[in-house]
Amino acid sequence: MTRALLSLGSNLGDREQHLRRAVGRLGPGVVRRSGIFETPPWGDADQPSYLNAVLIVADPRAEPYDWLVRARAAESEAGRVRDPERRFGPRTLDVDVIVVWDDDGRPVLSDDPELTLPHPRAHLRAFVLRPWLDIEPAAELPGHGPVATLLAAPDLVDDVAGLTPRPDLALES
Ligand SMILES: Nc1ncnc2c1ncn2[C@@H]1O[C@H](COP(=O)(O)OP(=O)(O)OP(=O)(O)O)[C@@H](O)[C@H]1O
Ligand SMILES: Nc1nc2c(c(=O)[nH]1)N=C(CO)CN2
Repeated sequence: MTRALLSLGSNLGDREQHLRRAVGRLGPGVVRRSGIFETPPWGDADQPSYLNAVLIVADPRAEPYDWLVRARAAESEAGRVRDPERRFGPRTLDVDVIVVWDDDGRPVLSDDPELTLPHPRAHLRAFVLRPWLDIEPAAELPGHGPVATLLAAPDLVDDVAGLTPRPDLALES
């Protein structure tokens, strides 16, 4: 049994639809979903703004790598094309595996480049931390501490202020 936090992002095409389809694909595994946020592009400024959200997923049969396989399948279904020239460039759908917890609730740690856990850039990303805090106010990012503390740090203050909740949009249809 594993539980995982997945982050969803889209900034090309019908962004809301891409996020919703990804949720639909994960089906009964989705145990909690955040609201949707409009977020300025991070890491590569010259692209449209994103819609971002996070999901808590759980599956008695899923190993940590299964979440990566499912994330990639959702990206492929959304027609994701990788541009090797632009690491943080625009995309129909990005699904990142942020944290995986084992049966006993312990975080899985991995330095495998195929699946690094926790996600190595999660602590820098208000677009991941803010929706996570909304659904788990006591959340802790393994190795980095409470999400509320990370979001209040000077490095992230501007990014947090740049996020706009989109209550007019929803992950469920
Ligand atoms: N925790 C993780 N979640 C998703 N992909 C990961 C993770 N750790 C390593 N990877 C690897 O990263 C590679 C690049 O993934 P991807 O193209 O989605 O990166 P990106 O979205 O551009 O950047 P970022 O991972 O910073 O969001 C994938 O082939 C995947 O195997
Ligand atoms: N706001 C925002 N910026 C990003 C996002 C994302 O999901 N949201 N994903 C990226 C891929 O690594 C790069 N930049």
